[in-house]
Amino acid sequence: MVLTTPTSAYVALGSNIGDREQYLLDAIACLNENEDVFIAVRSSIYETEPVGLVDQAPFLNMVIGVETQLSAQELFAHMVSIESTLGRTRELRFGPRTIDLDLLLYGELAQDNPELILPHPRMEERAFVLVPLVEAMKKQQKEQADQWAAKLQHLNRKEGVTLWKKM
Ligand SMILES: Nc1ncnc2c1ncn2[C@@H]1O[C@H](COP(=O)(O)OP(=O)(O)OP(=O)(O)O)[C@@H](O)[C@H]1O
Ligand SMILES: Nc1nc2c(c(=O)[nH]1)N=C(CO)CN2
Repeated sequence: MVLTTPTSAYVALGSNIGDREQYLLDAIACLNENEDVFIAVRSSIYETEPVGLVDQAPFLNMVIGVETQLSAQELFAHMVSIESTLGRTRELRFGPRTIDLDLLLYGELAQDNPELILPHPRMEERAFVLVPLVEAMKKQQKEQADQWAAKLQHLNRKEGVTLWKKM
């Protein structure tokens, strides 16, 4: 058996249809079902105004940190299969969804394969991603927290992101 050092990765979760909190919790439980994925940290849950396509219901968003032996591609494939298990359909880009899972960061990996771009190409513009990401990293006392907090400051648009449930 070959044991490799696990990689720290961060996943953003969002839901704006049905029992939004339950979708987030179910997605985390499904991620954890893979024996090569360990949930290291979870942010609080935030209620957020829709961005992009604004005429839709408010989202619940959160970020989790995982430690994983899976490759980035394998982790992403696991996430896509969880989205379809939980009834995610793709009628509308940026539109309503039961669950959306985005891979934000996978260690230090940077790649521009359109199927899986890392770091996530739109994360720096999204307070609904950066607020929970910084919270999760601070909980882990990760040095990277400052770097992402600075981007959030730069964004200067935290309104529309309110604490919904402290975790
Ligand atoms: N880091 C990433 N995380 C998630 N999807 C990614 C990533 N990089 C590229 N993609 C690709 O982005 C495409 C669109 O993803 P999705 O359907 O989730 O879009 P969306 O949620 O409507 O918008 P957004 O991608 O801005 O969150 C997918 O085909 C996916 O393969
Ligand atoms: N507040 C909020 N807005 C969004 C979200 C989301 O998760 N939260 N996801 C989108 C598509 O990725 C588009 N807009």
